[in-house]
Amino acid sequence: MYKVLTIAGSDSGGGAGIQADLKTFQELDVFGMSAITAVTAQNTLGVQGVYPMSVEAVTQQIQSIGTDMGADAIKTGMLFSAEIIRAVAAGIEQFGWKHVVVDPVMIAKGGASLLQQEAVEALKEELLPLATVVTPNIPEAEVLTKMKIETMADRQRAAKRLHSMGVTYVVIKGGHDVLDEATDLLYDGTSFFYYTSPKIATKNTHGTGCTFAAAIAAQLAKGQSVQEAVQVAKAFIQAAITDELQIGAGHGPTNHWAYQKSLKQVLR
Ligand SMILES: Nc1ncnc2c1ncn2[C@@H]1O[C@H](COP(=O)(O)OP(=O)(O)OP(=O)(O)O)[C@@H](O)[C@H]1O
Ligand SMILES: Cc1ncc(CO)c(N)n1
Repeated sequence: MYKVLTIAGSDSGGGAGIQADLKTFQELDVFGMSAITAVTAQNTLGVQGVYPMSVEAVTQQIQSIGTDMGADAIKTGMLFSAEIIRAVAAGIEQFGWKHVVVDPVMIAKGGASLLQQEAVEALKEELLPLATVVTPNIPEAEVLTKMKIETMADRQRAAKRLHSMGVTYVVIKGGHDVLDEATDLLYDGTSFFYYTSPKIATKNTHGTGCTFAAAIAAQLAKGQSVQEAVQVAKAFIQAAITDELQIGAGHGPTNHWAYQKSLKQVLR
């Protein structure tokens, strides 16, 4: 049984954060574990409250997993503060964890901050050098690289800059493109790979980034290459957005069952 640990925030609404990660792990047949960095009161309308955990609580959760169960891959999401980032980086180093997917969560879709501004440097200096894959959306890539990203050439330059910060693979996600296609760009230090799908016109995209990064971590745990893992993650999120659930009055969650359902339909 392959095991994956998510280190992220809890989303009471169940569509993003820890909840999205564990649902994705379950659907991709890996054993999910969690270390919670913050509890958010959140629904499809926005974030009503953010309650960070103490550094001790985060460290202890990581110790509990590392000293007994182990992990074949790690996914990080909302980390909130520089001190939590340092505790997470220390845990990853202590246990020598490989296959580390860092989703550099900064701002929720409604605009609420999930990472303190002064924590950006800690993320770059302490965590990115330990990352196998980093998965920023375009606004996050802009903050990390301090450059404006408008064209695909800008995105390639940003990917190179992120790679030079010590990350092995960079994926810049294209969900924020104002285009009829969503293209995710992967850079491995030498070549660029493009993962393109039709853009779905829907407001139900809460947690797409978490789900996508969790799927990459699950596939890496099973031994897939990063290229293969991103391909599965892209198919997983495309199915989850397409096969819409209608939950809540605002930006609803995606459908974590949809990918498995689509595979079963193909087999039938
Ligand atoms: N409307 C859409 N149609 C198709 N694919 C989408 C759409 N929106 C996002 N995606 C895909 O979902 C994944 C996540 O991308 P996105 O840029 O939305 O991440 P994000 O902004 O970090 O998400 P969030 O902050 O809500 O968790 C990518 O693979 C992207 O291509
Ligand atoms: C807890 C949490 N993590 C990440 C995101 C980004 O989607 C969110 N909205 N909430």
